Amino acid sequence: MKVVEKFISINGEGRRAGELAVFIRFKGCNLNCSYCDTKWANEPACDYEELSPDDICEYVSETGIKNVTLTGGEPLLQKDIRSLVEKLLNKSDIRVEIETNGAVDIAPLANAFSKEKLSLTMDYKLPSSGCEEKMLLSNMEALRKQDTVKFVSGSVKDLECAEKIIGKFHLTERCQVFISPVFGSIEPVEIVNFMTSKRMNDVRLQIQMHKVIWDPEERGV
Ligand SMILES: C[S@@+](CC[C@H](N)C(=O)[O-])C[C@H]1O[C@@H](n2cnc3c(N)ncnc32)[C@H](O)[C@@H]1O
Ligand SMILES: Nc1nc2[nH]cc(C(=O)O)c2c(=O)[nH]1
Ligand code: SF4
Ligand SMILES: [Mg+2]
Repeated sequence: MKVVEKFISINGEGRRAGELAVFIRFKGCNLNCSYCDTKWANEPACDYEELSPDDICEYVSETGIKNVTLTGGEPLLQKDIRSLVEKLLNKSDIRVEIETNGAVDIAPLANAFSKEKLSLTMDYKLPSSGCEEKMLLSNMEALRKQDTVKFVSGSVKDLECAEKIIGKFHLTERCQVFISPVFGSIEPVEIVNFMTSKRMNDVRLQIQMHKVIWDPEERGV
């Protein structure tokens, strides 16, 4: 598996935001979002370590951290991802979260690992990302209670689109729903005002905590 960085931090996003987590970031992506904060990991020339699922499990065990976040790049493009998840979940105290872009089929993983110990955080890419047409809508049917759909929004047009999608797929009844600003592009208060005006119950605003704690450009945090 092509790993571009691995580190311990607090999770700055997702259901376990604020908790310690160990991060494994994989190389390469099938999308090219306008705002992507990890474009460097998607460059063909980006350096990486070739690690097997066993190597990654050993690293995770050595850290003593219980939450594992698999991200990228697009982690679901790694051909051994299922084997890695299986090996991690075999460890009794490990919880795995996968950040995925909404353009890769999540059903094989969601169906194989129904236990609460695997949660998927799936983006729905909004118009300002430039990638909305790549969204695989069949993924909406595969979501489970422990999963999250995240709308990274950079404009009011994005927010309007998010609201439509949340309603169309009844997302607040299926899973967790988060709205997060494209960092630095929209004031969080605009999102709050939009949520208030539309009475968006059961939707949560989330700001990437690691970009507030550290320099937003810093890697490995
Ligand atoms: C870098 S991506 C990697 C995982 C996967 N490719 C995806 O897009 O979900 C991890 C998360 O960071 C979010 N993200 C990337 N750039 C961002 C930015 N500039 N502001 C806010 N969130 C951003 C993505 O939308 C995604 O939810
Ligand atoms: N601290 C921290 N938390 C994160 N949660 C999701 C991340 C990601 O890049 O997917 C991330 C990240 O890059 N850093
Ligand atoms: S899908 Fe994720 S990694 Fe790929 S370009 Fe978009 S934000 Fe970046
Ligand atoms: Mg990140």
